Formats: sequence, C-alpha cells, structure tokens
Amino acid sequence: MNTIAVSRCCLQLPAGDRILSDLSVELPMGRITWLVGESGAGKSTLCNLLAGLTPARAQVTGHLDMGGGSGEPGTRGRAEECGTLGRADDCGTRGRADDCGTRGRADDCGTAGSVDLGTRRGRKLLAGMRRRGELAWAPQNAMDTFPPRLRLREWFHRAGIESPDLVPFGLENTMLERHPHELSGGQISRVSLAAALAHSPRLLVCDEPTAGLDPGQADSMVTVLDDCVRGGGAAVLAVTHDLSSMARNARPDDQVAVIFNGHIVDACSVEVFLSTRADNAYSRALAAAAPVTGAHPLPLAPDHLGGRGYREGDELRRLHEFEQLPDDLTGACPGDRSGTFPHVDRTVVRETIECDRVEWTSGDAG
Ligand SMILES: Nc1ncnc2c1ncn2[C@@H]1O[C@H](COP(=O)(O)OP(=O)(O)OP(=O)(O)O)[C@@H](O)[C@H]1O
Repeated sequence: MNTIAVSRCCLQLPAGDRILSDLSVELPMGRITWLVGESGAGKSTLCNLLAGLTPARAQVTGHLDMGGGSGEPGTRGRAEECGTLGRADDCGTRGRADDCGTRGRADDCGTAGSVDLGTRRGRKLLAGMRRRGELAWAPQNAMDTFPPRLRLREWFHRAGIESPDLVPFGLENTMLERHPHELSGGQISRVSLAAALAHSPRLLVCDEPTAGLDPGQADSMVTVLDDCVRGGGAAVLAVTHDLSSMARNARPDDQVAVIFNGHIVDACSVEVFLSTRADNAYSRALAAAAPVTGAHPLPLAPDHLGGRGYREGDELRRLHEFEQLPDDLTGACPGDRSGTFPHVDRTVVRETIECDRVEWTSGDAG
C-alpha cells in the first residue's frame, strides 16, 4: 500500500523541553489515521510541524516522505511536489523559486518527495505544497488563520478558491459573506475544513476536526473526511479526543496512532484499538477509558454526584437501552457504513456496573 511516512521526528524547545521524541508514523493513502493521546502529548505540535510551523528557535529533526511517484493512482510525480510540473507561478516564473526552496534547480526539486523537516528549505517545500493544495492543514484554532477584516468569500478568492461550497460541511453559503468573528467556533472549523479540502490534497492534516461540534455535526464531519479519503485517495491525519465519534463513524480498517509523551507508541486498526486488543498497554488503557458508544452513555455516577438511588433506577433502564442496540450500530450512522465498528463486549460493561466502579469500559481491558 502507498503510504506517506513521517520518520524520526524530534522537536526540542530552546529551554530544553523535548516535545516530540523520535516520532515515526506511516500514513496509508486512502485511510484516515486517527491520532489519539492525552492532552499535552504532542498532537498539535506534530500537526503544525507537518504544516511547516515550529516554535521559534526549536531544534527539529525528521523527515516527511510524501511517497508515491508518477503514474500511481491518486499520486503526483515528485517534481510536481515542488512545483516544476505545477502551476507556473508556483516556482520560478515570477521569481518565486523560493516557494520550493530550490531556486528552481531541477535536481533539488527531484528530491521533494522527502522533506527534511529540520531545515528552512524543508519548511519552504511544505509551504509550497500547501499553496498548491497538495498538503492541506486544518488547524485547531481555525479562527486565527482567517484575517479578521476579510469576509470569508474574499479570503477564499485570495486563496485561489473561486467557488467555495460550504453546503457539504453543513453550512449555508450565505455565511461566505460574513467576517470570521461572525461565526461560531464549530462553524469556523467547518469553513477551515472546506478550505483545506478545496484542492483535493494528497495529505490532509486536521487538528480536532470534530471539536466544538454536536454529535450529528461531528458525524457529518467524519463523513466528509471519509469521502476525501475514499474519493481522492488522500492520506488523512486527524487528531481527536472524540473517541465516540470515531467509534460511530470510522471504518474498521482506518488506523489509530497512539501518541504518548511525544512518541508514537502504537499504530493499529480502529477495530483493534476500540476493542482494547492493541498490543500496547497504554493503547488498551486509553481505549478502555473511552465512552465508545457515546450516544448511549451509561450513567455510572459516583455516589457524591448522584447517589445510589440514581444508579438503581436509571442505570438499569439505560443498560436495557444499551442492550437493545443493533450489533454493528449501522443504522445509527450516516451514509453507507456497512463495515462500521464498533463491537462492544456488553458482558464486560454489565460487570463494570455490577462492580459499581466509576469507569467506562469496552471489551476486555486486558
Ligand atoms: N511554543 C511552545 N512553547 C512552549 N511549549 C510548547 C509550545 N508548543 C507546545 N508546547 C508544549 O508542548 C507540549 C505538547 O503540546 P501540544 O499542543 O502538541 O499538545 P496536544 O497533544 O495537542 O494537547 P491537547 O490535546 O491539549 O491539544 C505541551 O506540554 C505544551 O505545553
């Protein structure tokens, strides 16, 4: 399978803090890779690094290999990645050779498939890829990326996107006439994703695409990402804390990459991750702590929050509802999700309740 590879990334701040540590991960084309891990583990730092942004004076090493080659489905030739086969204004003809960081030398452009993330030239290569839409980035704080004085339509126009369509992202196109501050946080995230996907990227990096969205909107965002992957053959790296949405919508063969302390400790399928069968103990613990069926929470309220009376009545009713769920939850998901996860071991859920532990669980936590 064709993959985009991130290899041996280290990022150390001037004060000595190491944020990313020998981080490597393969991003298969045609699949979403869900990046999960605790707050502060380094998820946004990795996303920003792949978009060509690093904290000032940070020491960075590592490579991004865009993979593929001419003629492969869904891929573009390496030379095009630095602009020599791309739009003329990307590289050279208007004195913009520095867009690809090479001053237009063909031999330098030929190495653009592998980007040295630790060099200024590498960051310029990434910037060039972003300008051409081959690499797209939907950041966590999307509001910051839109100039406050521009109406969104004008912003899209300047970004070379003449006919933006927000409807697939659950928004009216009349919103294009607004300024960024006139949208909610969730709305601006969706606009950011619309911009990121406008050029059919080869690699899409999105930082918490479902944050701030209600479950229905979150599900439709994942559907949009899924379409990008299946239709365009892109590799998608998507940060999420929303394991419920992931469980409802991800394909079983999508990938989960688990980051801990700046290092990828595990990469496995969504199915293996959510069923807590991952090889890595931290991955299993993370999955075991997740309310994977989100739409059907079990009220395991601790005594000091709800009291035993609450559990005795409501909990049993909810447990009953839980057991009525169809095995594969297909009916609860938008679009064609015939292969949709999850499989939840209800025996373990019931045992958890009976043990009166305040804890979410799915399957055997090992
Ligand atoms: N520019 C910076 N200067 C100093 N420390 C930074 C900087 N950027 C990130 N950090 C630190 O690096 C660590 C990783 O931050 P990062 O934003 O990547 O975490 P995260 O996994 O995305 O967290 P969250 O899930 O809360 O968004 C944190 O401890 C953060 O405080």
